[in-house]
Amino acid sequence: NTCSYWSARGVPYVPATPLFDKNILKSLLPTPENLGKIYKSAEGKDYVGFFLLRTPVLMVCNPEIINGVLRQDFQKFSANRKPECVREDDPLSQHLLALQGEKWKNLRSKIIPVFTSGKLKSMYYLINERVEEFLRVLDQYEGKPIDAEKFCSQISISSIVSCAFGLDTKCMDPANDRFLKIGRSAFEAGFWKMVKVQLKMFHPAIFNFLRLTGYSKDSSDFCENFIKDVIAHRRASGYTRSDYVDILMKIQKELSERPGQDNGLSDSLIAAQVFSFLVAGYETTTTTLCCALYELAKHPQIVEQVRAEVLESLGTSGCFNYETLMGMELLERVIKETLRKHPPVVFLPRICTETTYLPGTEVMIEKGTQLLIPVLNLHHDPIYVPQPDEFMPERFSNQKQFALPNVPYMPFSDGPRKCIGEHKINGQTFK
Ligand code: HEM
Repeated sequence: NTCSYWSARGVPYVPATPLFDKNILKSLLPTPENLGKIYKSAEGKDYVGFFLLRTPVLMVCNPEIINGVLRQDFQKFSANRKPECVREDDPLSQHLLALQGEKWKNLRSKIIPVFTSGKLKSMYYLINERVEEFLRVLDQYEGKPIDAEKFCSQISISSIVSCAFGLDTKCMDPANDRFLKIGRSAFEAGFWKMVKVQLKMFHPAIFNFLRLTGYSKDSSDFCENFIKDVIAHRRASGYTRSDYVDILMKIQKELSERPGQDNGLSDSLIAAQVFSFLVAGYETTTTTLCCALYELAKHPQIVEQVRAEVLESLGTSGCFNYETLMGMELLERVIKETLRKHPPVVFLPRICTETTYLPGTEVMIEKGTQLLIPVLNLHHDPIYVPQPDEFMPERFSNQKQFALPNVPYMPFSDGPRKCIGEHKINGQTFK
């Protein structure tokens, strides 16, 4: 019974919107506006129940309980979406973001070597090439206004695609580039895209009933076939390049040589993983770059300091490389504060995978219950972050140690399911 679901469990809650209320459609999805109101209504409580239409959801607000859900009791909350979300008939749904349970664990352990700092270092030149091209084009705009969002999205897709399978997307000449067009339509954010993603996550029955798909068949077929062609070409020609396809093919070979391995990594699974890196990396990177530029534009004194740091780093080594990049502390703080103020992933969904207590509490959570961790709201809560609406990179200076364990800072999530591309993004965005 929706009315008594949370009260019967002794959980404070926001009542469901009545069915004939004019706001019923607004209660369908966890928009930032909805989440803001719900988080506010919790006012210092550890958790609060609410409803998306009629689906009960538990928002967890206390950092220690969040730590329990994401790390200590991870096994009981390891899923990020319901099983109905993954349709076996869609080959590209077999990627890490969409898998659960043993399948997820197995695959994650196979592909984690793709993202070690050593691999990133060897891949760094691919990002560098794209950025050099980007800077050449930028020079032509001297003194003229530029569309920063468009530029950030072009540089993101072009460097991710280059790291993924070595394609030069000619990012500055989008009219000629089929991949960029299809890629953009597949990965572009927007109102309907957001509605579809959230419908799939929170109301898979409605999503499946309406026969919606996450990506148009055209774009997922195009990406899958394209990546499979790249694999076949590399296998036939022996051509290598330190990109994701290369690294995954090496892992595929190693796995196939180990006795007693399960199915290893098929070409379809490689294609799905590369696709997921594009999906997971494109929009998040674009948003971060864009928001960083926006904040810098509003804070000219920080721009001067960052510029001085960049020039100093260039002075000693003469050029950018992975090491000089990693040494730029102020730039790192600017990105961290951007991700604090504007986290591209505003909440983390979790599904309880076995009936259990909410960590550290006496609240019993049934298997299948939807949980939500409100990243954006926590990052803006003055209890944890003084002057949350101010852009203050110095929060992250070593002396201030903002990222203490009890401060809920989690743009990349936390625990065994945290973003696999976190190191990659540090290398890419700082540059
Ligand atoms: C600023 C950029 C990025 C941000 C803020 C970000 C954030 C996140 C977050 C919050 C998650 C969800 C983790 C969870 O459910 O607990 C995630 C998952 C993931 N991210 Fe990222 N991400 C970024 C860039 C990237 C890039 C560049 C890649 C790959 C090249 C990537 C690959 C992935 C993958 C594969 C997952 C799924 C992990 C799993 O379920 O095991 N991300 N990311």
